[in-house]
Amino acid sequence: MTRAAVLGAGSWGTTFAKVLADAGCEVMLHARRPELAKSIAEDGENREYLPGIRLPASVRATADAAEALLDADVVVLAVPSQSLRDNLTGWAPLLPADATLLSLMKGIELGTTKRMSEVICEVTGAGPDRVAVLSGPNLAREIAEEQPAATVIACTDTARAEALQAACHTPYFRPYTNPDVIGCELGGAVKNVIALACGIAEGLGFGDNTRASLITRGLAETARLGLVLGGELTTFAGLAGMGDLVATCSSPLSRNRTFGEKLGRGMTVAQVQESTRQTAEGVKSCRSVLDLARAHDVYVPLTEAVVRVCHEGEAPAQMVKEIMSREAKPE
Ligand SMILES: NC(=O)C1=CN([C@@H]2O[C@H](COP(=O)(O)OP(=O)(O)OC[C@H]3O[C@@H](n4cnc5c(N)ncnc54)[C@H](O)[C@@H]3O)[C@@H](O)[C@H]2O)C=CC1
Ligand SMILES: O=C(CO)COP(=O)(O)O
Repeated sequence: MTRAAVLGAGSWGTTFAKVLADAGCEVMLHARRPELAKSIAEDGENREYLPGIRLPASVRATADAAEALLDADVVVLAVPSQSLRDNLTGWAPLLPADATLLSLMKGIELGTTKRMSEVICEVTGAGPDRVAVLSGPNLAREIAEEQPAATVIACTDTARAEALQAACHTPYFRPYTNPDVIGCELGGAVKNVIALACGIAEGLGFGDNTRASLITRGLAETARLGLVLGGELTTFAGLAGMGDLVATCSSPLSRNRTFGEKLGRGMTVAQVQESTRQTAEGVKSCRSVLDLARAHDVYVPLTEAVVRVCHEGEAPAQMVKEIMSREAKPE
């Protein structure tokens, strides 16, 4: 039986712990706060992040990282992207030597512009073949309710990807393998930025044409950057590209889209941040995605626009004017 440690007991970490358990794994879920670990262990539910969802008995919870990681075959990382390096530095000495390290995170590190798998390799010293990424149209609440969805597991080592695929395949969760780690991570990080733009449009009162235009041009922007970085075009047309982009940009469950919608309705970034404790990765990653694009001379006008609204005080209505009045060009 596969033994998995899930580090991060937020909405996605907790949901994925349930998926692994439903697929037959023995799971240790690690929460930072002892009181949260205790309440998950006692109630069989994460009332803070996933209220109303019963967790299988094979999910156990602890605030002790050493206990969570003991004899783990698979270590799942599910903390906010910008906190990964610090968290992982503490966990690295406790990692079992050959465990597969699986990232659920969708962000690019500020300052270094590194993808999460790159941060994992750097901090742990693991080779890239030991590190995998899971990404796709996977809004946590829907998966926790066992609504059918597909996803992608990307790893350069096919045998590890297939082992992970078997470890999380359930009647409601269908993983596909893909060797393109770069494309999957880029797709996941950039779609959060585009979802912010879609939310802003929604908040300004715009409808389906606007959203479809942003999704389509957002995908063009993602693929332009992803190809330069070494991703595959087919990945951007797949679940971790278009699939995730469509789900996140369309769903009121998305924290990034909701964040953007509040901005579009007139709230400031600080006000929106105060109104939620959940992670909207795109707010930070829009800057690192832009830095990455500039370093590779790639044109990313929607990301630029989101950075202006989130970090330079531009009004959402002005952002729309600027996007629409750019020089006309072929598609
Ligand atoms: N929620 C979703 O539907 C999905 C989320 N993801 C990705 O999974 C990653 C984790 O997201 P969620 O579980 O949704 O986030 P969340 O905001 O629900 O939970 C984050 C968890 O990380 C912990 N944490 C550890 N160190 C932290 C720090 N320094 N600052 C703040 N929190 C810290 C928190 O205590 C909390 O348990 C993100 O990269 C997100 O983009 C990916 C797919 C679906
Ligand atoms: O990544 C997600 C769905 O695939 C979740 O999106 P949000 O972080 O915007 O909620």
